[in-house]
Amino acid sequence: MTMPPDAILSARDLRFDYGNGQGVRGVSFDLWPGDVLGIVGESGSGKTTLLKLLGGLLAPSGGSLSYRDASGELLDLLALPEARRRHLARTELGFVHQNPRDGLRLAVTAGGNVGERLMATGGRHYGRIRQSALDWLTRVEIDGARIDDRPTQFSGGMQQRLQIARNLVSGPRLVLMDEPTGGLDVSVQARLLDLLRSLVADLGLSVVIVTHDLGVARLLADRLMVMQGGRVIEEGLTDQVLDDPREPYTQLLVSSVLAA
Ligand SMILES: Nc1ncnc2c1ncn2[C@@H]1O[C@H](COP(=O)(O)OP(=O)(O)OP(=O)(O)O)[C@@H](O)[C@H]1O
Repeated sequence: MTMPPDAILSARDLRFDYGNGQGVRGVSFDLWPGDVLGIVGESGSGKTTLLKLLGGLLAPSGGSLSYRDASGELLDLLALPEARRRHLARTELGFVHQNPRDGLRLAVTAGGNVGERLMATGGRHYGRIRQSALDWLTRVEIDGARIDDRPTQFSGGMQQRLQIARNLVSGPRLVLMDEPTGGLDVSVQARLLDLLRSLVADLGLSVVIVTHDLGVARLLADRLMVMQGGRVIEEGLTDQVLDDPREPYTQLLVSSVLAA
């Protein structure tokens, strides 16, 4: 396992095949503390599959994935015992799904959705958990008076903000996001994007964000990886990739000729 001493996450030759030749065909990268890495590419290029491999939602068929935890220990994520992996997922990692319903418990109140993660990480004091949930609802611009409402009573934008609060309440170091602003109205997207940008900066999060929206990529990501057919074909600083793309495919993507 090779990993630069200051990286938080390192992927080497990560692969996955759905059995039909499609998937991820050897992706390598390093992620640094506070680094926001955007993954862009046309539909079907393997973005979501790669994110699922990083988040442990799919098991890679090859390659390696290393993570440096809060104590500085180097972990081989693909060989981690299941209990340790689940603990890590609850304490240090976050996963924001495109559809908030995939990342929320719909039968549980808003406060419960946020507080649950604190209980899972050892919180026992009901008053303190409820107060933290309230603080986080406010932080993601949800009226505290809605704490006992269920997510199904929320708009799509509110559900997405609730999912973000649920992910961030326990203080993760690495957050994976799959099209977090997808499927929302343009004005709602803009507000969410602003919120995400300030949270990521304030908390110094390391983020891998999949998006087909190059505007989102430009606003949030420091660096971009461009995927095509399961491979990374171009990478670099966001402005450099979007303003001066090297590969013809990226040039088409940027000029919106490809359906991203
Ligand atoms: N469950 C599956 N079974 C078989 N093939 C799949 C499955 N899921 C995805 N694929 C294929 O794997 C490739 C990569 O899909 P993936 O969803 O990762 O792409 P994507 O870049 O995230 O696309 P989109 O932006 O449309 O979500 C595509 O060709 C897709 O058709």
